[in-house]
Amino acid sequence: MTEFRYELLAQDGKARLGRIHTAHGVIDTPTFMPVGTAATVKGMLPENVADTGAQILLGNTYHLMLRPGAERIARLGGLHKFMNWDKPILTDSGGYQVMSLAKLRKITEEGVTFKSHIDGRKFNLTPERSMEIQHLLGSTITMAFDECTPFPATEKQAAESMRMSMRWAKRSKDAFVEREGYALYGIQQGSVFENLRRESSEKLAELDLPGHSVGGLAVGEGQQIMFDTLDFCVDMLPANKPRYLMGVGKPSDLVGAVMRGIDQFDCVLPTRSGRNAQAFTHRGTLNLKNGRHRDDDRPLDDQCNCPACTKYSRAYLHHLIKAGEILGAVLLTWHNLAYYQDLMRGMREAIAEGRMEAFARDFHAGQEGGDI
Ligand SMILES: CNc1nc2cc(C(N)=O)ccc2[nH]1
Repeated sequence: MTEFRYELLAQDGKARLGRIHTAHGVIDTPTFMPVGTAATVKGMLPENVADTGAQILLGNTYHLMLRPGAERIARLGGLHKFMNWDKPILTDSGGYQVMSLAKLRKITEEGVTFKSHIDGRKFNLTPERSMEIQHLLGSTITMAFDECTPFPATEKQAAESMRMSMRWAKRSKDAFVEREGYALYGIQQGSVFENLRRESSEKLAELDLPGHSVGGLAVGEGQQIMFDTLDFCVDMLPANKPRYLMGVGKPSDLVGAVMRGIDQFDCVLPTRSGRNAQAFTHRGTLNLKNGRHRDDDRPLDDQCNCPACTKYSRAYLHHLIKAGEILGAVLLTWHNLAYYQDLMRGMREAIAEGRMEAFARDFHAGQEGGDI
């Protein structure tokens, strides 16, 4: 069996090239994790997600506990078998989505009670139940049960929220079933307050966990405040363990966060915007709904080798979108995932060669290049 471990392979400024070894395979970092909310990356066959270069997916505890249910997935062999993905899966704890999706939520020290946004059934989510659900799913990387502190928050509100999350982190660790090659990550909170981020990091250090995430960001604070917070909070986490920034982000977020020491990312943007006709390219983003594409026989992105870019024209993609054809959403999702993986691979190569600053400059120049 493989023990869970992080290898730091190279550093360029704060940017890190690394490798995470898990029971389900290796993850080259910095890495982007496509979101597979309801046991599927929407519109994609798992083999095609793997072909884009993705080495790990994110699964959502909240959605899967409501439908089809964690016990049912366990009876059917676990989430990897259920969705035909044999590489690593990181599952979130459910806490964030309960707050953003569920109805009639009630938070106490014990945990959260809520009603399903699907059928109104009542549920209870505690650190212990979240660990049980993620274990039933067979998650490679389990996230501690926490509260994502809303933004903005006063220092007092952020302190109270963070301290509850740190108590829940201890309960999560106590309930987590240790398995070789599997890991529990702690989540740093503290909003934008340096002292609270430090207190959170010190509390997490006592638990000696194999990885950590920076929580409480990408919650409406904007890119500059996110970067300003990362400037001090990432270094508070152990350098010999992976650092995951939750819910991030658009391409320029990824470049800026890698340069501040982040190793793992997840975001619905490439898949959700692909279904909404938005394409990320090396020369900026464009929306295929726009009529200017109707006669354009150029490829979407001449630096991309995904099927959308090598087999079809912008005019065809525009036609599919205007006609509401499923293939339009499939091809743009496929492209956006391929673009995100190309971006991560480019950053890994740049860090390995000590040219991350130049990579970032070229990235921004390309994005503002115009005439896409
Ligand atoms: C999309 N933004 C985002 N921020 C997040 C924060 C957390 C968190 N646990 O603090 C989890 C998921 C998140 N997604």
